Amino acid sequence: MTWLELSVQVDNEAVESVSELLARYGYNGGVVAEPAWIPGDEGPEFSYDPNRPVTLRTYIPLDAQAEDVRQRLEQALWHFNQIRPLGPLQTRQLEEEDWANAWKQHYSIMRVGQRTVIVPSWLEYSPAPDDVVIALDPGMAFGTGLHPTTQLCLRLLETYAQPGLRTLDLGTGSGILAIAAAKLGAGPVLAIDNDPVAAQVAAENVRINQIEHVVTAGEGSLGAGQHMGHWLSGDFGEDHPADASTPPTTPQFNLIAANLIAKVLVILANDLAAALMPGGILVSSGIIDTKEADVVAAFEAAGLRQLERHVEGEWVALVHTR
Ligand SMILES: C[S@@+](CC[C@H](N)C(=O)[O-])C[C@H]1O[C@@H](n2cnc3c(N)ncnc32)[C@H](O)[C@@H]1O
Repeated sequence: MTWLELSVQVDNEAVESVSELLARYGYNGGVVAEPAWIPGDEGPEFSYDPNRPVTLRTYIPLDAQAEDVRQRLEQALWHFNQIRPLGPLQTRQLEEEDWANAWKQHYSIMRVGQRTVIVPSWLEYSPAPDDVVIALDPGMAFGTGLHPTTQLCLRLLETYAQPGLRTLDLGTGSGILAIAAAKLGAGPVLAIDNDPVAAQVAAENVRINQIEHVVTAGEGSLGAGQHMGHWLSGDFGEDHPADASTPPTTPQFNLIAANLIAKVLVILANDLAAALMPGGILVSSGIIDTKEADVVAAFEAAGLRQLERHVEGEWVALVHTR
């Protein structure tokens, strides 16, 4: 397969909003932010120059729709450019193998929250005593750690992932949240995704982190989620009569992380509540602020009680209990 890389240079204040714009068009919502790195004395842990522009990249399959997608993105950037100046949209063709490596060139060690450090699996890092290190090769799955929703969840897991908690990471992507939960002491952890590519990437990252004895990664979903197609396909399984072929969900998890999209969280509200043990914690994100009220209402109707709410840009993360 051949891929088209779409990249644009932006100033630091525009990184978040333009990343989200690119994520709407790019494969699996993946966006790579490449700051103006300055190699420091600290090996691969570069510092960067905040006064120089950041390059944002996303990737789309070079198929019959590619030109249409490129034009729509160019138009969206044109509108943005009226408010805040941006560089021109640049394109580059990449073969499959180059694409996998393109991620790697622009991905560096990143600290999130108080203790979590995401380390690209091909880089060396000497952890501080309290660090929770997640070695990661996101490949083609969502979950590089760069997205605000992933970061919101990682910060919440630092509070809620306690030793001995039976944990579910629903929509695991690269496996990042499951691995964080396990490294913070939770376990056993079930990491599932209905995208077979993500499930494979997650399993590989679990292996890289040598926590196969704690985390089981695989293809799958929960309740009504089992009838859904790929999350970007628009197939939310709504044609399936409720629970016709879905076994009832039993309460089995003390902690659930669900960084999905709002619509999927609404459809899965009852299943998430049913899977949670009384007193258990549900950390949910992927909620765009305009859809937050729908998720809050669905969770309340499912008998969940809200404990916390966090916002980054236009993204919301919620904590509920049962
Ligand atoms: C926003 S990404 C989150 C990835 C990762 N957990 C993170 O926090 O970065 C959402 C993931 O949920 C998966 N997903 C979407 N709908 C799903 C469903 N019904 N069942 C299982 N996984 C689903 C997608 O394939 C995707 O990998």
